[in-house]
Amino acid sequence: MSTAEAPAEAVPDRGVPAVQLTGITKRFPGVVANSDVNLTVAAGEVHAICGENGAGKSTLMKILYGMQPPDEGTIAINGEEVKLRNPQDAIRAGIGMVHQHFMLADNLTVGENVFLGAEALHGIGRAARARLAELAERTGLHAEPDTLLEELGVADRQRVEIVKVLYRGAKIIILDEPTAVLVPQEVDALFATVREMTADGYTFLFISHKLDEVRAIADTVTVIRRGTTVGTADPKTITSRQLAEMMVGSELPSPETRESTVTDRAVLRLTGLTLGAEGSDRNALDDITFTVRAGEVLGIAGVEGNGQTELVETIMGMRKPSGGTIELVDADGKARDITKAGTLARREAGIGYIAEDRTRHSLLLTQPLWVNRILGYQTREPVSRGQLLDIAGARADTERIVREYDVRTPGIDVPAAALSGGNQQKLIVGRELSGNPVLLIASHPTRGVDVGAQALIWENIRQARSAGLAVLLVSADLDELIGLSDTIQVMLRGRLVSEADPATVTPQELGSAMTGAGEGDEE
Ligand SMILES: Nc1ncnc2c1ncn2[C@@H]1O[C@H](COP(=O)(O)OP(=O)(O)OP(=O)(O)O)[C@@H](O)[C@H]1O
Repeated sequence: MSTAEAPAEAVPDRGVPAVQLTGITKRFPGVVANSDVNLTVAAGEVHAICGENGAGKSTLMKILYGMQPPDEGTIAINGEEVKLRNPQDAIRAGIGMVHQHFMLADNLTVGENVFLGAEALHGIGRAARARLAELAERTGLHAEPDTLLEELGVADRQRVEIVKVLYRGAKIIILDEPTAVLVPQEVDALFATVREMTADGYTFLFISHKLDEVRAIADTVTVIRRGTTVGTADPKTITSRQLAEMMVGSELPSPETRESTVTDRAVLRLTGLTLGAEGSDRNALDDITFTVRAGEVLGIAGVEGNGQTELVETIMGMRKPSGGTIELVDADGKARDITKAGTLARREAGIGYIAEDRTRHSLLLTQPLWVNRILGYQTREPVSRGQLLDIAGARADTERIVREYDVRTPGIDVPAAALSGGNQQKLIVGRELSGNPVLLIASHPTRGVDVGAQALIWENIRQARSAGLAVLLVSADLDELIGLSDTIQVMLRGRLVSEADPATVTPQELGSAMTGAGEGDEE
């Protein structure tokens, strides 16, 4: 792609900021989410926004994308003040947002996802397809317009999201934690696309908790702390540590050195676990055998969609395996077959569960925090006594979690929906590590969590592990997998295909194993 091919309308006047936010304030009951925020984004740059969980990044981006009106302040796009009452207004002003959870329909084709709702631009016929082809090339999307979305991998779905906003004329693109689901090689490809596009005059706002990535891709980084912008830095000269300290406003503790606490006492034993997949002759899980021991973190690496979700949900009793067994082994070495037990029974047997999709499986969003503390624990102390719920106990224990896990909230009576994503996660991790579980099934335990809270969660998992907890860790964050695990198993197409030693493996090597690079392809 060359600059000459870029549509003329993409080239902005580089002297005028693409985005200028002035004095933006947004209040929620009990919280000032944004307080007098000023932000200037130059045309054609990648501008990263960093900040702790709950700092106010998402709120600011929702304001810029017309999803929430500010209480005070002004927004100017390319030098002109605009009122953004809804996303349609924002799209008209040339702003696009690529959400962390893709807003695409799996059962539609690539073309339908892109064209529907934007028929007025190029129809749905030849002109539309021609524009789609142009944008697919620009973003490196190798999929035909008639390909069903569900056939695409994560990186290609993300490209479809980007194509979709470009198709609608976006020249200022908000990327909300775009790398959370990508392997290193895919991150490199995304960054290459972003760089090419900035050369063509596109502007990016990049939200990320991964500070090394911010330093790799951004031209400027603005830090938000407790709702307000505290400074702008040059990512090429600032270190990740300095950036993190700017976010937190104080010095960070140094990471602990690791030492193995693995025992030879089995806690979870899977033998030949197999799960059929609907509408496919390939199993979703195929002959999975492993043991997790007390004091051990077993990490599962894999590109999303290779069976990790099914593995976790089968262990938790949410899916029925077609073969094999799941056993929990108690401290005396007595194995209990839980293959057919219900989810609550498994939890009562001492399994803590941090689910992949926190809003679907871990929280009741409309309910207050203390009610969420009870979820999954309704039969156990300190939230129940005998047959009765212990409201006072639940409230007191929620206060404890809020304190110990640094959940930023105005109180335990606000609904879970009012917490930022990272703070919701801290609440869940706190709950699932309560009550001395024997086994923790942790699916992406720090997804969307800031570096400070991530360090806190890792430390809590490490401590529990040292005290004998067995942990099955599924994560797309390779630094997390390498940093926390004692052993890593790589999952590909529903099978465990190789093992890696976290002490020596690099993220790049793990990325290759996860994508099956270098292996004979059986398909
Ligand atoms: N709809 C809402 N109702 C009440 N409070 C809200 C709402 N949305 C956000 N908040 C509060 O505003 C503050 C900023 O939240 P925001 O989601 O913008 O943070 P963030 O920086 O994006 O955090 P994270 O990194 O965890 O996603 C938080 O204290 C949050 O609890």
